[in-house]
Amino acid sequence: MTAFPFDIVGFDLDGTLVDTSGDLAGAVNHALGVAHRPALPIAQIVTMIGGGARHMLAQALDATGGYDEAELDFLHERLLTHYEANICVNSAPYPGVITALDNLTVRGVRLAVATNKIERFTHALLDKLGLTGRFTTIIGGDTLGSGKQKPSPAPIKAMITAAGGGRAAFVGDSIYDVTAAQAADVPAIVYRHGFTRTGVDELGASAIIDHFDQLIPTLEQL
Ligand SMILES: O=C(O)COP(=O)(O)O
Ligand SMILES: [Mg+2]
Repeated sequence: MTAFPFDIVGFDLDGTLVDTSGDLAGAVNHALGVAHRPALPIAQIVTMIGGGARHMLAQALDATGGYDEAELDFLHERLLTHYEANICVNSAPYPGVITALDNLTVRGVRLAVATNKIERFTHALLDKLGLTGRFTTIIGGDTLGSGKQKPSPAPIKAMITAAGGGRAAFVGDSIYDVTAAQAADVPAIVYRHGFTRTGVDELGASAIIDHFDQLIPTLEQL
C-alpha cells in the first residue's frame, strides 16, 4: 500500500459529517414562534445554514418580515437556548461517515473538525453521537474570536497547526468551506447532500463526493 497523500483530513460539521437540519430548523422555527412569525420549511432553512446560528436566524427573520438588531439579539439567545436543549433529537451522521472516518484512521490520518457552530455546541453534539474521541482537533465558530469564522482561512490554518501540521484536505458542504480551504491553500472536497444555497457544482471545489464511500478514493486522486 502506498502512503496516503494526506496527514490531516478536516471536516465541516453541519451538512457534512452530520445532518443537523431537523434540529437547526427546529431551533429557527422556535425563535420565529417566539416572535409570533410563521414557521419556515426545512428545505428553506437549510439554505440559511453555514455562516453560524446568528446569520441563519437573520436570514429567517428577513424572510418573515425583517428585523432590527435588538430583536435579532433577543431571538438569537432564545434560539441558542432551545438548540442546546434539543441538540441531538433529530441529528445523525450521513451514510458512510463513520466507515470513512474508521478507514482514514486506519491509514494513520489525523482527523479534525472546523465548524462555524459554537464550540460548546460542537462538543455537545459530537459527544452525544459518540464521535468526539475520533478527532485530534475541534475548532468551533467562536474558538478563534470574532471575525475568524469560515470563510476566513483562520480556522483551517489553526486546525492544521493544532493537529500537528502536514498535508491537509478539507471536506465541507458550502461556499464558506470552499473559500476558507482555498484561502488556506488546502484542497476542498464538497459533499453533495449537505446544505448549500449555491449549486454544489458552482462552488469551485477540488472534488465533489455523492457518498462518503467515495472520500478515500477521491483523496487518493487529488
Ligand atoms: O453553524 C453553522 O451555521 C454551520 O456550521 P458548519 O460550519 O458546521 O456547517
Ligand atoms: Mg456546513
